[in-house]
Amino acid sequence: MTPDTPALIPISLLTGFLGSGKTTLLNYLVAQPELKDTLVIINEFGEIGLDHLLVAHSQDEVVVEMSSGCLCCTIRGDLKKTLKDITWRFAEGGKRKFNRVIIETTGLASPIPILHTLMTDNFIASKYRLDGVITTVDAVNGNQTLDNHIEAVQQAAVADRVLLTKSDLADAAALQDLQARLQQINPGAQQILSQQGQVAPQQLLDAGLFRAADKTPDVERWLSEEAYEPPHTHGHDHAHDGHHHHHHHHKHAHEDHGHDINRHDDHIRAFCFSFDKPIEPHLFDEWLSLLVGFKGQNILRIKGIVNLAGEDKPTVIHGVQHIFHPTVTLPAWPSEDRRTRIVFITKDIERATIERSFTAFMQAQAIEQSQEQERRQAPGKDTAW
Ligand SMILES: Nc1nc2c(ncn2[C@@H]2O[C@H](COP(=O)(O)OP(=O)(O)OP(=O)(O)O)[C@@H](O)[C@H]2O)c(=O)[nH]1
Repeated sequence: MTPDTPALIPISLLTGFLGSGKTTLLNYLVAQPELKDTLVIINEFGEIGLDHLLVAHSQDEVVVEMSSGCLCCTIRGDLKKTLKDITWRFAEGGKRKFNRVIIETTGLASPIPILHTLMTDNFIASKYRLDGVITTVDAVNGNQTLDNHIEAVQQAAVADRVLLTKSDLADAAALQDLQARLQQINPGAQQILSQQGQVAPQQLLDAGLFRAADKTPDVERWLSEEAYEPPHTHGHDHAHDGHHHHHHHHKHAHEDHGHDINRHDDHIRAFCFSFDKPIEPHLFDEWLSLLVGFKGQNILRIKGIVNLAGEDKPTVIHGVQHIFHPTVTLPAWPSEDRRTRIVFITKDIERATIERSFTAFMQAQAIEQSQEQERRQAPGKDTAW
């Protein structure tokens, strides 16, 4: 079984700044029939866990709170222990009583250390898989929070779904601006408006590679490639379809914030690459290790489907900073399109930088291949060396 096998228990990570509406959302969600077998883990910061009391009222037996710690190592140790304990604490007659987990993180911290733990811990990987990251953004205060807190920008950048809360209180124009801004930070994340936490659970869940219903991978939806700045390499005409919901707001947003040159998210870039030819596995590994080794801190997220030479199945990669989820090989290509496609969200790295490094490696591949061909055509020459 690959670590990302669909039989594993899906975990959704719920993050969002202080007061952005996470508890309100959870209170709504736990009352929905779709979530009756969901266990909610709350990582509460501060001495009084008012939040978990609120949730516990709706679903007494399915709530666990992680008592201690906001420091990232405490969280990671606690989280691992909690995810271990619940498999027997919430079992009856040897049968697990939940089939999905939502983890609410404290609003102050970056969710990245927790994501790393979820992606790489061996025990966790043997029982769970990361379904997706849900980030709540306050429709009223979101702009200001993004201005003042890099953590809020990170939360938005790692999201698979962005839930704009308190949309009942927000001014329409300000909300449009905020949506455009979030779209720039993270084009692939679907944005959902909500009031008092109300949202159809299926809009938030199953944001990962696998659909829950038939447990098949849904690469197109997971990658959301078409939402990104289109790849301008290799002559592929990327016709844009209806996914560009907020594109027309970009200009407007830039004008509005043009005076404020020090916004955290001005350092963020989101783009997509594609490459037509199969890539030699060792070169791909080397390229990725180098990139991540030098630039890991500034790579907020990488997702991709890769056509490796000699493999008839696609390989899926998924990383946050320098940490990668174990590679997954899919049973088949999802469509006729067999290009390698990788989406990036970066901080202080321009697309051109990554493009250059990739091009250099691909040139190395072309040279290797032509040498190989020469050797085949004239084996005598080779042995002369
Ligand atoms: N009007 C309105 N108020 C909301 C909405 N969502 C949340 N609130 C209110 O906003 C406040 C903060 O919401 P919470 O759900 O506690 O936010 P949180 O993210 O859990 O906050 P922390 O636990 O402090 O990080 C509460 O007073 C909520 O009632 C909404 O959609 N509309």
